[in-house]
Amino acid sequence: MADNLIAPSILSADFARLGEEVVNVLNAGADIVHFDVMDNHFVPNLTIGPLVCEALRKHGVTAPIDVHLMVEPVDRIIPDFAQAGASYITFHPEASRHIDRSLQMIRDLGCKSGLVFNPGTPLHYLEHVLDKVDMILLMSVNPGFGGQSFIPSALDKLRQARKIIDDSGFDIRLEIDGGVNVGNIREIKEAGADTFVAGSAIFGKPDYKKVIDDMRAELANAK
Ligand SMILES: O=C(CO)[C@@H](O)[C@H](O)COP(=O)(O)O
Ligand SMILES: [Fe+2]
Repeated sequence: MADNLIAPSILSADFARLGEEVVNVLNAGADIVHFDVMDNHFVPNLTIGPLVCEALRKHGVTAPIDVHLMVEPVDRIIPDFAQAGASYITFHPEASRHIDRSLQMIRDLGCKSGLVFNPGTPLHYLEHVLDKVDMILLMSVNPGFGGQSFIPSALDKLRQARKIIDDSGFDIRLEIDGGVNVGNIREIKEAGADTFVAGSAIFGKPDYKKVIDDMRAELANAK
């Protein structure tokens, strides 16, 4: 399986000092930047858009930016994020009328593509598009807010998604998002995840490096 990636969700960062926060968390050992985009329509919250992604690039951020779109529709905003420097662009299948077209659009624009599954959304959306997916993102909370508790049924879903990926032979990352912390990251890894989003668990503590180091120690002990 691919290397473990730790992806702090900047939703829990101090937005008044966002550039500094992103630099600090990367210097603390994070691998990629998880960028939550909410439209107050697909989810009941409103966050940040392509201008902020572009501003992070102008600020000197070179790490991959993992854009999690919680907007509907998705096709209109995908090119703007590609232009703004996104590395991954993932979206929820319910938010696109034509998921094959949206996935292809993301790749055609030079980004890595992904589908996101809410806790109640079945994995069957993957059936005919696995060859167009670089990332499967499983939500372990209902989307819209940071700081929620991990929903345990996500572990079984991770095992199912891991099997789908391994059986497919494609190179697809398996990301988990919601309620991830030092105390549960090991069993999440053991269920099949290789990319770990954590917002409040990292930005809610004063020492980002300690949290990330503790997470890596737990991952190293996973079976
Ligand atoms: O996409 C989302 C929420 O919709 C997430 O990326 C959260 O921002 C994760 O935050 P924590 O649960 O880790 O605090
Ligand atoms: Fe997210």
